[in-house]
Parts: sequence; C-alpha cells; structure tokens
Amino acid sequence: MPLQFELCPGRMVGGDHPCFIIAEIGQNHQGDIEIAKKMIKMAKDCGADCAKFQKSELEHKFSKRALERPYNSKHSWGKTYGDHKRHLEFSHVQYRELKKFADGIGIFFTASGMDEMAVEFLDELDVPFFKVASCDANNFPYLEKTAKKGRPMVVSTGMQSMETIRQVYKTVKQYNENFTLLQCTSAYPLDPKDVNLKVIKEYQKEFPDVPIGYSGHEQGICITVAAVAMGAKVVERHVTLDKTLRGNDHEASLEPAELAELVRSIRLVEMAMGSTVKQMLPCEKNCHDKLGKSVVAKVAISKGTVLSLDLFAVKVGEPRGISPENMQQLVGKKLNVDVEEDESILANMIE
Ligand SMILES: CC(=O)N[C@H](C=O)[C@@H](O)[C@H](O)[C@H](O)COP(=O)(O)O
Ligand SMILES: C=C(OP(=O)(O)O)C(=O)O
Repeated sequence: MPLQFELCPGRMVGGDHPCFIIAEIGQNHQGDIEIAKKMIKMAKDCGADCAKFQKSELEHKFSKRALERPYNSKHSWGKTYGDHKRHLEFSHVQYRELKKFADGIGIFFTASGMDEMAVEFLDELDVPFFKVASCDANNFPYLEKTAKKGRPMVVSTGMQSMETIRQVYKTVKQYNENFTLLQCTSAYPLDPKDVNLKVIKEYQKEFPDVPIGYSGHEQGICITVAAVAMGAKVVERHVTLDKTLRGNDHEASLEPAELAELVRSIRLVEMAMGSTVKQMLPCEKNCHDKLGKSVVAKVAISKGTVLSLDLFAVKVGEPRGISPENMQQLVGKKLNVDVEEDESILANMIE
C-alpha cells in the first residue's frame, strides 16, 4: 500500500519526498486573467510546486436560490452571491489559457472542482491531480465519481468529523490508492487556537497508508512550517499580491515575500529533520576537540594504585583523555605511571 505516490508527472509525494507546496490562488485573482497569470508567475518565482484555482460550474455548485441570495459583504463583487461568483469565475477558454501559461513557465497547474461538472472539465483539461475542497469532503457521490477517474487526489477535510473522514477514506480508497488527506479548519483568517495540528497525528495513526497534509487559513507561516515538522507531505496556502484587496481570502493569504519565506523555511526544516540515528557527527569534531570532557586525576595518583571513582574528576583536559562515559570501567584497574593532580588519564596509562 503506497505511503507515497506520483501526484504530478515526475513528482512523488509522501515518504521522504519533499513536501508538495500548493499556492492556492483560489479567487484572489479578482476575476482578472492578467492578475491570475501574474499570480501563477509569482507562485513559480517563490518556489511553490503548484498553482491552484477553484473551478465551479455555478449552476451545478449552487441552487438557484443560493445564487440569488443577497451578498452584502465588503468582499462582494455583485449584489447577489451569483453575481459575485460570476465575476470571479473564469471560462473554459480562460482556464485553457491559464494552464498553457503555467505549463509554459514550468509550474504544475490544477484547480478544485467545486462540483461534478467542474471535475468533468478539469479532467478534460488534463490537470495532474484533483483537489477536493473541504465543502465536498462529505459529498460522497462526488467523491466516488472523482476517485473513479483515476487521477491522484488531494482531499481537504475542513468542517468534517473524524467519522466522516473515515468514510471519505473508505470511499476514495476503493477506487483510487493515490490520495492524500489534508487537515483543514475552514475559517478565514483562522485563529491559531482552532488550527488543531494534532489532527495530523491522528490522521497518520488512522490512515497509515496515506500521506497526510495540511491546508491552512491562518495568518503568517509558522503554523504551516510546524505542520511540515509534524509530517505534512502536502501543504496548501492561499496567496495574494496584496492582502488589502477586496475578497474573503486575502487576509488569510500569503504575500509573495511570505510565500518565498514559507518555501525556504519548509525546505530548511525538512533538511533539519535529518536522520533518526543518534551519533556524534563529523561537524561536531571541532567542538568536541575544544570542549569535550575527559577523566582527569582529582589528586596525584601513583603508579600501581587500584583505581576508584573518588580519584577522578571530569574536566576539559589537555590532551583529551578517556571519555567520562567510560570512567566506570577504570574502577579496579591500575596505572602504569605516576599521574599528577589534574593530569588527563590516557588509555595507555592503564595497565
Ligand atoms: C470552503 C471554500 O470553498 N473555501 C475556499 C478555499 O479556501 C475559499 O476560497 C472560498 O471560496 C472563499 O472564501 C469564498 O469567499 P466568497 O464567499 O466571498 O466568494
Ligand atoms: C476550499 C478549498 O480548499 P480547503 O478546503 O483546503 O480550504 C479549495 O481547494 O477550494
């Protein structure tokens, strides 16, 4: 059973592979394709692995009445929620243009299919993987159809219970081995007290054959870096060119300098996670030569004395002598030379 799989052509995730970093452009492009392209380029320049959008077929995602409901928020782009969403939605032609642009500059491109028809379109568009947004995590007919398409999946789990996520796991797994589950809390911006990074550990225990990740809506980067230290193999963060722009997500998004810092920090932490083997490393030699402690004579000890612990002190000695962890083994042995007070005890002084 894979704990790692190929999420995008040539890019494995899980196991010891580098964390896959998704720059979620979402709807922070303000409905402007030129801004969208700028954002894809920004994601690439900052070192993200993937630029992601949200594709809806609005009449399939929303009921008529949901589209007609007034949307009076300061983030609104129209009087009704439908007008607002239509302003932010790119057409199929525009999606093709954006994918071509991303391919051209060498960054993976995908979108969340926000309804079944959107998934059909993304399949046609040949995205490397499907992102399932939290709002579809409990949409089992959608999950089944999407999983059956055979592309890898990244499934977010905001607004759900553990019981639902167990069902998500079972549903997807029967058709598709290649998926990850992302811990997520769907609030914008997310208060750190509601992040619950510990859920990552629970998912790792419950679903040991699936790489686990994190989709964050908090401000700043440190919580997402911590998620990686806890083993997140995929992370997703909203990105923006300017946090003060109109839109629900900008405040919880990362500006370019923060995204670049996130990528840099994740790569550093991954390197720092290192090895499980505890040993003295070559890079510690200088410190050890200078400050490593030795067994020294607490008092002058004459040749032939039967050694006992009360004759020894532990100090930085010159030259470096027997290591303190071996001090006990000296007990009962004899010296073959006279040793002065404070002199290092060397291996060749023991009979
Ligand atoms: C749950 C979900 O879909 N969340 C998405 C991803 O995180 C968000 O980007 C929403 O699309 C966005 O917050 C909606 O904002 P408004 O309602 O102003 O269009
Ligand atoms: C809502 C989305 O993601 P998440 O649930 O991870 O925030 C999305 O991908 O559109």
